[in-house]
Amino acid sequence: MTEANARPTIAVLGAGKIGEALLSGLLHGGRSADDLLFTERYPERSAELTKTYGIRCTDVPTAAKDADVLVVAVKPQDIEPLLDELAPVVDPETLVVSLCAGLPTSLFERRLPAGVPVVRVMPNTPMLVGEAMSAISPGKHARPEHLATVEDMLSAVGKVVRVPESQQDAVTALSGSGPAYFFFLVEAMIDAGILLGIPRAVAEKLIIQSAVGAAAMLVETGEHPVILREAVTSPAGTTIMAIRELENHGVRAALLAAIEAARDRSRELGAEHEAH
Ligand SMILES: NC(=O)C1=CN([C@@H]2O[C@H](COP(=O)(O)OP(=O)(O)OC[C@H]3O[C@@H](n4cnc5c(N)ncnc54)[C@H](O)[C@@H]3O)[C@@H](O)[C@H]2O)C=CC1
Ligand SMILES: O=C(O)[C@@H]1CCC=N1
Repeated sequence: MTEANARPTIAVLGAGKIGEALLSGLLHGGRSADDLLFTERYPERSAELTKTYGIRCTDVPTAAKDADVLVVAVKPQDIEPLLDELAPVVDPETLVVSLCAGLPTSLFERRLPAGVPVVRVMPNTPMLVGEAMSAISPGKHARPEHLATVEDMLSAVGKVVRVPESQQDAVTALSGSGPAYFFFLVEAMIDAGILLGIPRAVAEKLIIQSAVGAAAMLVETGEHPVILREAVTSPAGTTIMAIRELENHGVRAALLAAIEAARDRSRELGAEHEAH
């Protein structure tokens, strides 16, 4: 990173769903395509991304040489071959940012040159529309300026919080996977519309705008969700009949169990790499 170019060159290693969301979000946030790079194992995928965004696809050694920040965005199951490629070429001054669910910073520190700064991030896919929720944690060698660089990068694509790394598996289960739970709920509510005889297009409009409105109320009023729900729930009205069914079917308990299972899976993904 030069004085004149205070913004680091960022290389995304593995441009799948979340890698693309980051590249696209950074472009929308005002970064130049010239300051971004990516690597991708499938040539058709790289060609498509270069065509869409005008960003250069390269190989791992070139990314390691040209970029100030290397963002690892491959599946946790694909990390080992990437670390094998990266270890001989990465400069110990280069900031390595991992978006991988479950993988601890200690894995990168063990496999990459001594002293390399690593920051673990758990983002989510609303990054694609500038509404990501990302949680960041420093590894052993990450200094305040490294966290600031990551915060600056991610605040272009959404909100950022700092958490201790010990909380990252729980964060992964909450906000990393979180959008999927909301999509699941929306999908089920649209099905309910179909059950009640509402045309699909109308049901989609009703439910999606209700989701947008509810999210906006949470953000803009800052009220506790219980207060907002109570305001919808009239005595002997319609909403309380629905709430009774949700409680009867154990929806609250199901969410607690589901999120705990996701947290456990994140832990397992990390443990699978402990032997390496
Ligand atoms: N999808 C999501 O909602 C979120 C995903 N993550 C994490 O982000 C990471 C990526 O997830 P997705 O984007 O969903 O997966 P994905 O499978 O869509 O993307 C991974 C990409 O990496 C490429 N790749 C794999 N090995 C490579 C290598 N050695 N060199 C170059 N390219 C390589 C694959 O071809 C693929 O395009 C995972 O570790 C996941 O845990 C984190 C938060 C949310
Ligand atoms: O399902 C997964 O493993 C990834 C991590 C968080 C969201 N998607």
